[in-house]
Amino acid sequence: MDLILDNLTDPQRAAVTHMDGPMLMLAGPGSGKTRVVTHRIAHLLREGVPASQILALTFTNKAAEEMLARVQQLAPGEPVWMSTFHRFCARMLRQYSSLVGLQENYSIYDMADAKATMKRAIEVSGISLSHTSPDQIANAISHFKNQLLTPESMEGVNLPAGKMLAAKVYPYYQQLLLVANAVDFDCMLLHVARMLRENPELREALDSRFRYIMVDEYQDTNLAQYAIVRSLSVVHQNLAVTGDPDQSIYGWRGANLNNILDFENDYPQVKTVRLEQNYRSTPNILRVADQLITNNTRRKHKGLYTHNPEGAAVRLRIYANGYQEADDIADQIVEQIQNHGRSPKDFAILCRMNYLTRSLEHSLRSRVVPYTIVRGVEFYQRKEIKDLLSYLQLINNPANDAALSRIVNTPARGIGKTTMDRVMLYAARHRIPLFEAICRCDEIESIKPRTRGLLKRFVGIIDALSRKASSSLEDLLRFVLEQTQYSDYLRFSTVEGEDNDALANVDELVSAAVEFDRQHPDDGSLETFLEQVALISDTDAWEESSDRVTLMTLHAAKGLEFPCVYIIGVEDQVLPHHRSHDDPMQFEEERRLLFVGITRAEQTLQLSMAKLRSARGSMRPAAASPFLLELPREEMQVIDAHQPTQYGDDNDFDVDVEYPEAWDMHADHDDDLNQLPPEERTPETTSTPRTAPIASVTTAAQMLEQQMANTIDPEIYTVGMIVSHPEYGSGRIQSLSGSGGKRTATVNFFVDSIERRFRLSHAQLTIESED
Ligand SMILES: Nc1ncnc2c1ncn2[C@@H]1O[C@H](COP(=O)(O)OP(=O)(O)OP(=O)(O)O)[C@@H](O)[C@H]1O
Ligand SMILES: [Mg+2]
Repeated sequence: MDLILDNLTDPQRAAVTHMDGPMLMLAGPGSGKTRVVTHRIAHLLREGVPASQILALTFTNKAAEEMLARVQQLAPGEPVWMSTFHRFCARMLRQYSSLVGLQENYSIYDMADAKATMKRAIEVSGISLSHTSPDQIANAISHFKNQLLTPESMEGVNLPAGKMLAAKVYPYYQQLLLVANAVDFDCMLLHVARMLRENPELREALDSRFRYIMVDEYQDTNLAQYAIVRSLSVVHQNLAVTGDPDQSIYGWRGANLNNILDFENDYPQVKTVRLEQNYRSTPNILRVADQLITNNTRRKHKGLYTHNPEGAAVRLRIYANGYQEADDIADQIVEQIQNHGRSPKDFAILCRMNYLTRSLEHSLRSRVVPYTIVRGVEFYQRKEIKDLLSYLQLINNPANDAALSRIVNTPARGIGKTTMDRVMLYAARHRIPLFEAICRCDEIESIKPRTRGLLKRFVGIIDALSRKASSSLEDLLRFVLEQTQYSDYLRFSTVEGEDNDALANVDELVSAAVEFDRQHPDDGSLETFLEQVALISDTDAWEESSDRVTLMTLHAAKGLEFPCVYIIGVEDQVLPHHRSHDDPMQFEEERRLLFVGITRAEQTLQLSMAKLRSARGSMRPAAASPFLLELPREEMQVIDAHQPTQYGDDNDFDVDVEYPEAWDMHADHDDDLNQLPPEERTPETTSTPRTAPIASVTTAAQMLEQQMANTIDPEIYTVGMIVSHPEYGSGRIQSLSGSGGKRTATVNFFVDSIERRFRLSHAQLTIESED
């Protein structure tokens, strides 16, 4: 048995065994692109290509780790260099830092650091913010960088007014980064791309070193990434890229779809491989995905078929509110685990934005279902974690101004804003980092002698910490905690009982340090740890091995697959995101995002929306996502799920809703519905009376009214009666309990012989026969 070449389709095998020359693998989700890349690396190794000549670039560190492990299984030996673009660039910059004016111990600024630096740059540049905002300027500068434009290359270029201001701030921002010996995410790519362009010998050497390059998820590369890959494949054009234009979801970060669409023009010798067989999903799921994505205009059609069994219909559920959505999904998961042999890890709950998972956390927790929220980045953004990391940053790179500004007076040391303004002025005048300015505080006349004493004491602390820099990470972190008395600071600065999480988070950081030491017994340096933390992505926090339900954003789910997928909050303004409405390109990207979500599912898929969603502390009406109207509803199971969960009638959905004043027929979603073509507004006739097509979404008020009118008097039901339910079909009433609004029936359904309980005043049960 040949592990590398068996179990591949012919086109997959052709791609795996392709050795020299450019190759483009253009194929839909679940067709084995990532698998082919892995097998191809193993094949190259087996054919005698040294591991050191192979470079594989992936989109997340997690993907890189997984592929590496798989290659090791297929072809054990020296590991191949597999990493994300950013991590690759981070290493290149460490090695060749001087070529771009950095020192080896440079820091990587995260979004918060970059934002603080941008604020300073705007101040220094003296521009007026009356027609723009710091965020707009930051976005424009990010765009310049992704287009490989440097401040120098922009001199004298005519720009539209909106970009003009950003172009004025750009050189100041870059100067501040340089003085701080730091880069932001965009800079990393820009520096490496420029370094390769401006140093032909280095470019040639690296081109020969990385003779075989592979890029997975190529559809999400931006111009800078494209330039890097091209520069490394001039002489040795053994560049293999894989991608799916329909899964391009990083346009907002400058990803350029043309990179994949133009690959064939860039490399005329290219071998193009198309994979059309999907191994992941049921035909049901694929049809829903395909019908959705055909609504995008900027795309090439791709055929995708599967030999997988048909499976269950894709469900579309409309819930009364987000709590009901959360409870019902949690109940479904419990039911599947208890009665159908599923494990928690088989389930993923995906959403457009993180806040949507809050009620789900609650519902899962109350049912004791283990879950994990994949939110790697967020952890490192918490105040206490950022503070502690800032100490580590400063130890590693004393020029790191963002870190210094954060902790110079945290915990409080009497170094106030006025003092720091004076330090900043001095630093700017001399073009030196803030720490150096503080060390030279005797020269800053405007600072009083007493305050100079406080500043010197701070320098003393940092010096003491720096002397420990080469200890294990755990020891260093514990030393920081001890020297700064940070835990006491947290204890005293939080209101009792309000945020005990902070101390637990500190413990979690210590655990991360212990784990890092364990994983890097020989090569663990502070620098490596900081780099790892800076470049973490949400997906990296996901542990495949742990048996938990996964909650994550659609973006983070890219490349992954799960037997059962729930996509929640498929509502207008959420997915598509409200900011994408006026821009057709962004709107199509939102559709691709839903496409990515749908195609993560292997066996079952449920899309859901809630008619009421709690946002910023109040309940608001939500409307169906326009994408739901594009799905093949005739072959989906559409359920208006305004009913109790199957477990226990005390699981009440009767939340106290504060109806907004304008709550009436003119609520937002109603307007939306009126804009639909008439045929979309006509309810479809289906076999089950209460099954509502999505286009008939009504206001909650209307819905409640309907419910009152349609519900059969709960007292009519009797034991033994055959009833029908839109989802479970027919069943027999086993027992009845309670009275009035709380009257509950236990029904045994014929389809699976499972008993389910319903509160009759809400239930969607119709009477089939009375015996
Ligand atoms: N020839 C094959 N035989 C058996 N299983 C396969 C085969 N090809 C792919 N698979 C399986 O199908 C699933 C999808 O493959 P993979 O993740 O490589 O697809 P992909 O094209 O990279 O998808 P995406 O576009 O979502 O990243 C995986 O579980 C993979 O192991
Ligand atoms: Mg893949």
